Amino acid sequence: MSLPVFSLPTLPDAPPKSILALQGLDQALVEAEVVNPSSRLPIIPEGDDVHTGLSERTRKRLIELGITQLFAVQTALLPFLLGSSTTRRSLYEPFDLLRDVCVSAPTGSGKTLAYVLPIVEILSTRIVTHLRALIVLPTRDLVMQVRETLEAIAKGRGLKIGSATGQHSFAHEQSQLVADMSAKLSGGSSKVDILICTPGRLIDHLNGTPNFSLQHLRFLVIDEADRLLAQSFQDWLAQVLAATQPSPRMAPETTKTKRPVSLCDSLAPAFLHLHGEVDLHTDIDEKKHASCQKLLFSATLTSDPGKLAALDLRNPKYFVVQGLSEESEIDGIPNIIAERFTMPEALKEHMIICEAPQKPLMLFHLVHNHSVRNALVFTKSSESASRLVRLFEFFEAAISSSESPIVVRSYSSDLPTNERRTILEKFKAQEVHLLICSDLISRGIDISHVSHVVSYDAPVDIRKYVHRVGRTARAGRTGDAWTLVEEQEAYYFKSMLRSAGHLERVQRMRISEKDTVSLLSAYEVSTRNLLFPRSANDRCGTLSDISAEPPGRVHTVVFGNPVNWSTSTLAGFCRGLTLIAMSRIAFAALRRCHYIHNSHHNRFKLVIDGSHTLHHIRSSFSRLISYFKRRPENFISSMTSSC
Ligand SMILES: Nc1ncnc2c1ncn2[C@@H]1O[C@H](COP(=O)(O)OP(=O)(O)OP(=O)(O)O)[C@@H](O)[C@H]1O
Repeated sequence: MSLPVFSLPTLPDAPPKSILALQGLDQALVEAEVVNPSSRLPIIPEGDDVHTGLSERTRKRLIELGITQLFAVQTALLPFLLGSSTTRRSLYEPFDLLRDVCVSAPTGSGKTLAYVLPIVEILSTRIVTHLRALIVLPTRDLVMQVRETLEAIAKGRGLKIGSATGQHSFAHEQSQLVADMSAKLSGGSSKVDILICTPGRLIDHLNGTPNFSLQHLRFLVIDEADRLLAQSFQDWLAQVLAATQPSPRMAPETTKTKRPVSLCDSLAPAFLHLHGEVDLHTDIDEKKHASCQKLLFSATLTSDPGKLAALDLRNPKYFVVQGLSEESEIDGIPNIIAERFTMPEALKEHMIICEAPQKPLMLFHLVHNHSVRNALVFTKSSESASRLVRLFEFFEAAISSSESPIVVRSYSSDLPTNERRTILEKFKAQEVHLLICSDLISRGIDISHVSHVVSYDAPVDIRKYVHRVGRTARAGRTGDAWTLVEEQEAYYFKSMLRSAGHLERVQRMRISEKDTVSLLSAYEVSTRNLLFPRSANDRCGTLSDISAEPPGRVHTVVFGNPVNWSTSTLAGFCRGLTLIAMSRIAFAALRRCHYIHNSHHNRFKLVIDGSHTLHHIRSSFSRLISYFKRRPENFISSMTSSC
């Protein structure tokens, strides 16, 4: 009798990527409602409108403001938040739990109105003023912008709007937000119905302003949610969420001593039980919940379950505005889960790959040969923004152009708020043509006429890229985004775009030497002026000029992108350091580089950009040393390096 034969064990097939990607994710995210970006709903000025849920008054106001149709995100969100059922529109809903909402929609797609309209519509029915809507934003500038939108929509509705950003003194803000700070009022005492604020100042008021209470909140809006969730300042989110929920530690001392709560002290329904005497218990009592509905918005909403868990979302509903084409799902994984973000449809994206020293020239080329105006130019820091502005001003002064000069200003957190506001006003009035800025305004800022965005320093993560380029092509307009990518960054930048499924949309533009030749001499003059603004006798030349200099002089050749030279590099330059940093392409560049002759110090200096690997630096060093050994007349000095 033969033995039974069993088939060999086999490994089960690995689950497909799409199944693996969904593991551990919130089911609500997987079941997100996908909204087509081209869907629109007309606003009917008169009569009933069952589709949008907006009252006639609000619709008329929208039409006065020139808004005649709702954008995609609004067409999805307004019916959901306003709906026809009265529970959705009530100010308190302690029994029927309201669903929280998360929205991912492209930049400039109208997310602000998507939450401003329901807030105004629902809160307009209120009789007593309580703090019922809290809108948290990451920067002061955004707070001011959202306040303007809210004021425009809520005009004539009697709603009181406040903001807290730290721009005014704490005492002043307290007096604007709270009516009575003298006695302890368990229900709080608010002068405003809606508060727009930054998280830091919000925490200051929660901890330091008597009678500032979040118990009556009907809406908690977190705009630019992914950015704010990444901000752990004083654990702000946990503190805010705790303040919206009743907890035994909020019960006043008076409950223990049986002193009745003052009648004028109006408590939110979910907080009544903390004050035994005013809560009448019956056998059919249902547990009361806080009525606060959380609304989260971003163009780059996170799908990270850990971060979302911190929000303690109540039966959340996700809305994702993205195209329905096959592009919307790669490898069968929905875009939001793969963190592939939808871009505005009318945005054209380009990249220019160049050597670091060429970047200023490329920017001048874009401005002078591609008519880049009304542009935001992003740099990696405020320091490089202000240096680039100076270089630009020298360049504009040096270039003999028939056109009127281009006005450039820097915009960064270094400037006081009032100055920032003035600069922004001038930019909006097109008195300033180019705003060179740090990432301070890369998120949320809405300036309709921005037609170009230039990332002078390439962004290091895809979220930053999405928000920067999203400052143009807003509200259905067209726009162009340019990214200047240094050669050594190109691989990383392209892989970043590739993994976001976005590389094909970014076109590479090649710029040859002859494209920029007409700008070279003005560029050299501007570079020299940036380094030696006080010396009138400075001059620029090429390396071959050095050998024509009499021997015995100390020569240093300047090479690199002067905008990126740190203050210490420049200080070293003035002290006479010979070689400050190296580039992996130093030797190749040396043949083409321009040196700067400082007649005051009578020196030439060689300054080469850092940020390269030690291996490259060493190999460049040895090539340079052997070069100078062969041509000692070209370089007579000790070599000093910061590496
Ligand atoms: N229904 C509409 N009709 C016409 N314009 C609109 C409409 N909704 C919004 N807008 C305009 O579109 C512009 C962009 O809106 P908004 O600032 O809300 O975009 P966003 O989605 O919040 O962008 P970001 O993600 O960059 O913050 C604003 O100028 C706004 O006034």
